[in-house]
Amino acid sequence: MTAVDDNRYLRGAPVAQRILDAVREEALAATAEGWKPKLVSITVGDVGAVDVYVRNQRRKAEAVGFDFEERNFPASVAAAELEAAIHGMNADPRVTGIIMQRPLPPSLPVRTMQRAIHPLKDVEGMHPSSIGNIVYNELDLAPCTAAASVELLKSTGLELKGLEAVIVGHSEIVGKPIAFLLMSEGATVTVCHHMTRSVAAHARRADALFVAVGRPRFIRADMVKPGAAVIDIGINTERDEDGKERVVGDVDTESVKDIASWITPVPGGVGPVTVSILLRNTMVALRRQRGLYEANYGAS
Ligand SMILES: NC(=O)C1=CN([C@@H]2O[C@H](COP(=O)(O)OP(=O)(O)OC[C@H]3O[C@@H](n4cnc5c(N)ncnc54)[C@H](OP(=O)(O)O)[C@@H]3O)[C@@H](O)[C@H]2O)C=CC1
Ligand SMILES: Nc1nc(=O)c2c([nH]1)NC[C@@H]1CN(c3ccc(C(=O)N[C@@H](CCC(=O)O)C(=O)O)cc3)C=[N+]21
Repeated sequence: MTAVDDNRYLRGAPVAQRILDAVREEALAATAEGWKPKLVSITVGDVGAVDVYVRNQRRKAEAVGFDFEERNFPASVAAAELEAAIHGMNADPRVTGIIMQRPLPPSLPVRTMQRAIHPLKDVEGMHPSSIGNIVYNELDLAPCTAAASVELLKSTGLELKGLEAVIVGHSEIVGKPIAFLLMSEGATVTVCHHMTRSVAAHARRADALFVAVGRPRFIRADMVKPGAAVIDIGINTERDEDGKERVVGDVDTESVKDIASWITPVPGGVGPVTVSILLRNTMVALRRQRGLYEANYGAS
């Protein structure tokens, strides 16, 4: 069977489209009322790995009626200079949301830079004061990739309450927030990382397996429970035999798709949903900014 007609594939496109349709409707209404959403993407240096992400952000942002601006800084930019530029965007009323693409050059402290983005404009939900919200079960503006992964799991129709979920990878931006989102939904959550004694032993128990490690084919068929839902978050670039570059996830999709009941393809799985959640988060930020403005100055 081909990737297109195999119904084990849990494809991102329909989930992403549903989100984008709702965002577009809200964005058009807000624009008509003088509140056009604008997203600013910050990249530092020449980071090929984020090109696809930023390209898709622009394409989808424009498709739903947002303004989109790319700000690229040289890898040599000083922390104080980048911070000052972010403060300028914080103060600019035309800017609704700011996303700082990772990775940053090692010379820049990620957490300090992330903290420079005002929480009201933090559309990734990665400011230390934003990320706390998911601990308190406030889930409407959660880190995009984590929210996208959980959204895809929900689209299977599986009952999340009591579900055995295993996450491989515990980064601040992906694995940890997925764990909090799933706990909020009532799942029983196990988080694996490089010190875990046997990732395979945990993974085999999972009704839902989330993989965010950054290594092609890390999860093989013998690590998956029959009938499980496998959410492959990895985005890795590989060269095949004839030298062509291709994007692969962290799961050995070819073998795992015969065991799992659902598997997200890469590309075409989590990635497109991540982009649509980023735009949805921008609308949440806009609503909050507008609410604050109107509370202070009255409705416009
Ligand atoms: N689709 C999307 O929207 C996005 C996709 N990604 C992709 O997801 C993947 C992960 O990204 P990210 O979380 O940022 O990556 P990080 O490198 O920050 O995290 C990788 C995680 O994997 C763990 N790990 C590494 N080796 C092993 C091992 N042998 N056994 C168990 N765990 C291991 C690490 O654990 P430890 O820290 O203990 O070493 C770490 O927690 C990448 O492929 C990335 O490109 C990322 C962001 C968005
Ligand atoms: N602060 C920050 N947050 C991130 O979430 C973040 C980041 N930095 N840095 C880079 C990684 C990577 N990432 C992708 C998201 C979507 C696609 C995507 O849309 N992929 C499509 C297209 C793939 C293709 O066309 O080849 C797909 O998977 O189908 C790709 C990559 C987010 N990341």
